[in-house]
Amino acid sequence: MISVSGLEVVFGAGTPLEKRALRGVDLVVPAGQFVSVIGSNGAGKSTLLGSLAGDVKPTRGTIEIAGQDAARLSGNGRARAVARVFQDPLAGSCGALTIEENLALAHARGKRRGLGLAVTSSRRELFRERLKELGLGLENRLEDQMALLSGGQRQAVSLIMATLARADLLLLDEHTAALDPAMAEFVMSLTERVIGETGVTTLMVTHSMRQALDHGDRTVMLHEGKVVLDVSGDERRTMQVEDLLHMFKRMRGQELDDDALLIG
Ligand SMILES: Nc1ncnc2c1ncn2[C@@H]1O[C@H](COP(=O)(O)OP(=O)(O)OP(=O)(O)O)[C@@H](O)[C@H]1O
Repeated sequence: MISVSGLEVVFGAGTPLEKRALRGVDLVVPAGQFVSVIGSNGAGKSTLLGSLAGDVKPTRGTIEIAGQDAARLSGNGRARAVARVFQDPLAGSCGALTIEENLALAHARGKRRGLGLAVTSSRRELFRERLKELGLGLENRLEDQMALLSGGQRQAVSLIMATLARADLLLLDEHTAALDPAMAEFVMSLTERVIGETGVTTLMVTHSMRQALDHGDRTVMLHEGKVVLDVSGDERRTMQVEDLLHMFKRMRGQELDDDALLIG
């Protein structure tokens, strides 16, 4: 379970550029739930993910990940607990290393040093198996440099990397936004598959309301650093993109002027 309570993040506190990015976010995500997170530009989505990943220090509030106070987790502990796939396909892996070296690093994430990059034959077999499931032929390219892969192939490998070592929380940060539509669809179906297989608790940020409703169990909308909408179950199943827009307007008493939200 993930529990976020009274989370506030203020950037540049006390300066003329002070920005209250999160203004008291409360969110409890039961183990295994897949939550899509939506919101207009600057709503605080990346700040929320950054706080969960440990990149952003909360100003106030608490975060618990699988029963542990996130503030007390060591760097290794946090790396073990939280896996992340970024929007930029180049961000989640190292282009200069081979595919199998990247997978070995991911496999060793959060473990003590020493086991790191060694690619034993049993590990190579595991990597080959996981890559084969992608259906992209990458199981025959273990020794190719990661930099040789296309953005979509790289994002698919990033997803495998994120789920090789068992994490308590998977963060997907607009991970299909930089891909062409066909590859985005492929990576999204792969996402569904790995989440289904591992049962990992997942938060997926997306700019697409369609994607937010079509995938996962629950949709949360952020606006100006607060949760303004939280739907699941039958209410969500029967919900259309237009309903989301309507609810957003009703709750905030204002028009949603971010066309990007309608994409997809
Ligand atoms: N490191 C930072 N320093 C100062 N302000 C920041 C920092 N990071 C984010 N902000 C500000 O905090 C607010 C929330 O930003 P955040 O990136 O979390 O929004 P977002 O919902 O992810 O937006 P987008 O969809 O545009 O990526 C914005 O006003 C942003 O400019």
